[in-house]
Amino acid sequence: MIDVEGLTKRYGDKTVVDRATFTVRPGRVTGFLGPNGAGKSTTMRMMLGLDHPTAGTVAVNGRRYRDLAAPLCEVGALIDAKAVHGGRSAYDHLRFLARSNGIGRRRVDEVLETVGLRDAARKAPKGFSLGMGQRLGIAAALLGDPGILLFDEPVNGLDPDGILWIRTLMRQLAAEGRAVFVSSHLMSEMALTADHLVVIGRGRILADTGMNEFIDANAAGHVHVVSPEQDRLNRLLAGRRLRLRPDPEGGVRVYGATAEQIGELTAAEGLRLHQLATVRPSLEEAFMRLTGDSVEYHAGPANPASAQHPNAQHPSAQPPDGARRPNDTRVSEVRT
Ligand SMILES: Nc1ncnc2c1ncn2[C@@H]1O[C@H](COP(=O)(O)OP(=O)(O)OP(=O)(O)O)[C@@H](O)[C@H]1O
Repeated sequence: MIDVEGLTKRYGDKTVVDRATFTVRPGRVTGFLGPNGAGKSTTMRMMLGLDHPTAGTVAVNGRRYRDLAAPLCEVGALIDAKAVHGGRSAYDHLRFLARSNGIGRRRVDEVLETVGLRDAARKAPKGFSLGMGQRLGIAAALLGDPGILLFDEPVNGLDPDGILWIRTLMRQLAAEGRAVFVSSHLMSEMALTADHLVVIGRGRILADTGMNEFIDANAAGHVHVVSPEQDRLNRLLAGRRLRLRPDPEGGVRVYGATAEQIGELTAAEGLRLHQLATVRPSLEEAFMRLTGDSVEYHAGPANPASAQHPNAQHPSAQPPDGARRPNDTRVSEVRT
């Protein structure tokens, strides 16, 4: 378990982490979510004793990181996969780390096997692909069989196979009872991986809550309705003062009524429906809603419409596509 209390980091007059308080608990994946520059890496570096906080404390299993006798056996981390000696072989790199923490040779073989690098063990990381580098970083994190794992943007730049592998590994580590803390600004990936979320924006913790609670609290779901008599349907629903938006896949999105209510209403009017589906809001919509309220952060230029909450006035009815986007959407810092 990691307890972060009032953690603050200032560079000159800029406060990049501002009184962050949260706990990383065992048995679940806690996602650390925030736009670029929000303070995720700085927070994680302070959690690992790599940066000195201006104020606040971090307790790893009740102790400061620097007071841990064998840190690798309590907390493993992937912060910067490129931070390895490029010329030394993957095996030697791990062997060196292991020896400095009193970990035996056999464990080096085990973690190389776990991350799928056994055949590349004698090769130097300077010739590794991005994915292989990430795997080596994860092998180092696992070396001491720690109960706590921190991963900073572990899927950045990976192909779908690599992303799936890391997601599965994180879920497995949490299922084994470990505390897994992972930062990302990839929404759909986080939605699939994390049980719990800590959201940071401009250095401040904006939310510390379960994934489903976060989505429910910050975004509205809708009902997707498709009819062969779409114009008639739209007039009927609009007449009931429901909010409508065109759906990119056809039909309309209806906000403010349940599927049951819409089904009853249309049946009473003898109006045929081809689809009537309740659609839960996405993590992306919830995140945009929350961080959109802060001044400095909003959706990048690729899809400005998705930042708009359905409850806001949106007369042009430009459909947001966030809820159904198959790929990850990055969140970027936009200076205003
Ligand atoms: N050594 C430093 N000196 C001055 N400012 C810094 C330093 N390190 C980080 N910052 C600033 O602190 C802020 C937070 O940076 P940080 O890297 O922690 O954000 P992040 O959420 O991890 O972003 P990203 O998703 O882009 O990695 C940024 O505005 C960054 O420019």
